[in-house]
Amino acid sequence: MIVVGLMSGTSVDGIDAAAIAVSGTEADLQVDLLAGETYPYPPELRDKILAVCGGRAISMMELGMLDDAIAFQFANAAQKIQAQQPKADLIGSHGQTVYHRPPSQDRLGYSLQLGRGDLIARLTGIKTICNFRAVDLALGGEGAPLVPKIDACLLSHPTKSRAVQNIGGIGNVTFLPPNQLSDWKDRVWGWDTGPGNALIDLAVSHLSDGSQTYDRDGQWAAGGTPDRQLITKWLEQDFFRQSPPKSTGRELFGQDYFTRCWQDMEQNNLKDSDRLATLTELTVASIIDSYQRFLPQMPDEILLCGGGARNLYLRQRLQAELTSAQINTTDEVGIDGNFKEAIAFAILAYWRVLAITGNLPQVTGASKPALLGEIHLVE
Ligand SMILES: Nc1ncnc2c1ncn2[C@@H]1O[C@H](COP(=O)(O)OP(=O)(O)OP(=O)(O)O)[C@@H](O)[C@H]1O
Ligand SMILES: CC(=O)N[C@H]1[C@@H]2OC[C@@H](O2)[C@@H](O)[C@@H]1O[C@H](C)C(=O)O
Repeated sequence: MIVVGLMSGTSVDGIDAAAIAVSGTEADLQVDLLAGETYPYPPELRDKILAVCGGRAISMMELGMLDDAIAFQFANAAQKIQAQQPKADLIGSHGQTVYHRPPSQDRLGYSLQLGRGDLIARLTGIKTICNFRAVDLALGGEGAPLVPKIDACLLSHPTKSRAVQNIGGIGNVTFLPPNQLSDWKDRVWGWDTGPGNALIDLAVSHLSDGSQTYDRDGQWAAGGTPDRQLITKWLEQDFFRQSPPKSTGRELFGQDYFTRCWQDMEQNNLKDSDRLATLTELTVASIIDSYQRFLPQMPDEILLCGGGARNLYLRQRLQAELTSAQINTTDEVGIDGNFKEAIAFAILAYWRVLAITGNLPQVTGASKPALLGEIHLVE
């Protein structure tokens, strides 16, 4: 089956689109990436989405308009990625997260992804699955991360334990024990590790008056020195100490959090490059700290993916602190790390039509595995 996967994450940089040829079910899942592309949002739309993610109040009318504007962009991305490809049988669209509230003791979680699937189906003429997180949330789960079951099918190794570490706006990990162990599937774990690039991007944007949006290859941070005292202080925050299941978003690691970090760094008289090095170190330290706290063992190998995998300074810092693990990227084992999430939502859509469950309850905390996503048919 040919499936298009569409995803826009917490960096809000644009829509990642992947066209895949997929066959098999779970253990025998076969995926071939036919095309992958990122289609940036028009700047005004990106600004609007970031403002809404940052808590700006909008009317119901504006919400409707934003939902449709995002659906149009997603449908466009689906059309473009199919150029010179066989027509897709199915689209899996994650949509754009604009609000994510993890569950707490007294209430269910809630997560809102815009870019309605019925409009994408209508505009493309292709059956579309969307709203993947809703069922898991209704079953008491976090609704995220949903990629771990796909990581387990595509990236486990017979003898090595692996941590698949996505570094997008937010970071998240999937731990895969060696798959030669009979019960390895029950011991797959995953959670959000904390900030990925979100705070680094905010700092670069602030320091460059909006002319740059990210620290290319980590060059700016590489000229600085992290402030370890601040890292220790910041890591005391509840989110880092909380045991999985856990998920997060720009609601926690967004503009307000960034402003507090900035004030701390101002007080310590850090120069610009030191500030970037310190925010980058928070991503590094929060990843390592969460492995040490919550993994059954440190992984033999770490496979990086997401835009942060291209931040060379971040990668060097991770390797320097984690000498026991070999750090590679998912590209080196056959999965393009820029499009892994888009591929994942194509597979989740494929599983939905095959009636295969997509969430891992031990990861999200949902009460049971479930078929994820709403189906929008084209008459
Ligand atoms: N060459 C590079 N050097 C440094 N950072 C980079 C580079 N390329 C991309 N990035 C970072 O990666 C980010 C985009 O990553 P990605 O597309 O994986 O995030 P996302 O999917 O939006 O987030 P999430 O996985 O949290 O949903 C950019 O905002 C930027 O910070
Ligand atoms: C609510 C939401 O959109 N969460 C994203 C985000 O981006 C990374 C991390 O936070 C992860 O939990 C999730 O995405 C991936 C694709 C997932 O569900 O596995």
